[in-house]
Amino acid sequence: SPGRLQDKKLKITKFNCFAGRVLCHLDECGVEDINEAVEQAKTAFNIWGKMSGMERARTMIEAARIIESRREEIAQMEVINNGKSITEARLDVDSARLCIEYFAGLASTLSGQHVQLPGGSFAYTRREPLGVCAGIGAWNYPFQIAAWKSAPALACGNAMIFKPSPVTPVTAVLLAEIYAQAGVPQGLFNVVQGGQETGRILCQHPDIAKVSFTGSVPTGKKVSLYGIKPVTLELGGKSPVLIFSDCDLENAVRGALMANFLSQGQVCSNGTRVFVQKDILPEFVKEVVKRTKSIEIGDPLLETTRMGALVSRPHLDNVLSYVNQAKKEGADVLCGGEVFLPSDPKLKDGYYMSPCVLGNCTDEMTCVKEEIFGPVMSVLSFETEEEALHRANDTTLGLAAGVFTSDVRRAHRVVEHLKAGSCFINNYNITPVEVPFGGFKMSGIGRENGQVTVEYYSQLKTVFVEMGDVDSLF
Ligand SMILES: NC(=O)c1ccc[n+]([C@@H]2O[C@H](COP(=O)([O-])OP(=O)(O)OC[C@H]3O[C@@H](n4cnc5c(N)ncnc54)[C@H](O)[C@@H]3O)[C@@H](O)[C@H]2O)c1
Ligand SMILES: O=CCc1c[nH]c2ccc(O)cc12
Repeated sequence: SPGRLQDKKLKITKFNCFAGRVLCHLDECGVEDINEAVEQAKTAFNIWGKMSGMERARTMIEAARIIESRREEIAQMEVINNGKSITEARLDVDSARLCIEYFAGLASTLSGQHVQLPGGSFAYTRREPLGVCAGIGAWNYPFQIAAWKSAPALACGNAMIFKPSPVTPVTAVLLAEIYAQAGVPQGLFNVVQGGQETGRILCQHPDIAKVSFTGSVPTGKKVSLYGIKPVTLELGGKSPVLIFSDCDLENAVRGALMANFLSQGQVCSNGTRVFVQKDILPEFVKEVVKRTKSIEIGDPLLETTRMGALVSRPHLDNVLSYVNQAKKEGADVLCGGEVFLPSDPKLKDGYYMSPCVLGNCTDEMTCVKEEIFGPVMSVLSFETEEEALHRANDTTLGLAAGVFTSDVRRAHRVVEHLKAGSCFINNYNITPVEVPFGGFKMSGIGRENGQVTVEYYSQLKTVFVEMGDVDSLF
């Protein structure tokens, strides 16, 4: 209500990433707003959770249809929200829609098991929803993350309160609008705005049954300590790509670019440690640098643009400081790594930088150890498979990894030894919604997408049915 909004002290200022101007102001949600959202979600859950999977699927398919019909509008909004190119934003909207369609398809398959016991007695299991779930999003895939979390949650019969990153607060609201238009009960999917305090209040609310979090490792650690409730954690990475001399070099170069420069390099699964076998290193570097230099940077709303703006000024400054640090530690800046000024004067205050390839990197360098989350590829050289595997796994993170080779036996052998949740052979950074995505080690707990996600958004109830008499010991 307007009265309550006036009482708010904390405000979020949202900037347009590609022009650097203030886009809007938002009030941070506090305890009262979250209590209200939880109450609404509980009421909605009482209706939605009792519906059959087929009934839920019908509404979700309608939401997917609306997304498709509003694809361009959502994509354009995402460009303004996040700074990524319109081409990529459209793919994000498609991924969100596909995810909702996929989990709508699974909704009617949720089932339990029947177990025969002695004397005609039996037990059965019921897969039940958890209740009201919290979704907390990062800023790199704002609309897509909201869909990747809400689709399995809703398919399993839950309600969800979603908090987008305050850096990209806009498009999750469109998703809420779309679910409402599709006919979900009021408050089944609600959005609360705010930063870490709002996130904490939401996660710690006693009526929040589960938290699904996407973000950094430090925040993920805090979220895991909020209470005894199930958590899904989709955290950061520092993923390796192993390029063997027997690979198709053209594909390996394409893969390395996909592994580093999607979404201005702000992708959790990015393969930022590119290990190249020594004998093909000069050829690989030459080609990768040539292609990187030709990436079209600038107005993300133009069809020809391949790299838009980073998400914020502080983040851009942080990424640039990593490049400077790399130089100090002895890496060669083979291209990019500088502020980029688009020719259009309207864009002069946007957060652009030229994509960067760092050569002559070693395992001890900061750029090789820490997640930069920007368009910075570190190239390292290796000699043997054993050595490459050892160095690739020498990290506390384990989100993704890639291998480029034409030797099928090597490919599977290497993948077997890579300690990462998502491994790619001769490709990188594809995320079909039918397959699970998530990390090993400190990169996370649980999975998003694929059938297994049903287990993270439901609970199993076992029911024992006695057909005889109680066999009492007393
Ligand atoms: N594994 C994945 O699927 C995946 C996907 C995207 C991004 N990421 C990771 O996310 C990071 C970048 O995103 P970011 O900068 O938005 O991360 P972040 O951890 O700073 O913030 C993520 C979300 O958590 C909220 N938050 C902050 N403090 C909180 C608290 N104490 N309690 C509850 N919520 C809190 C933020 O407001 C935001 O919505 C990178 O490390 C990246 O690798 C991972
Ligand atoms: O960061 C979010 C999940 C993700 C990881 N890698 C990719 C690649 C392409 C996407 O659309 C999303 C993601």
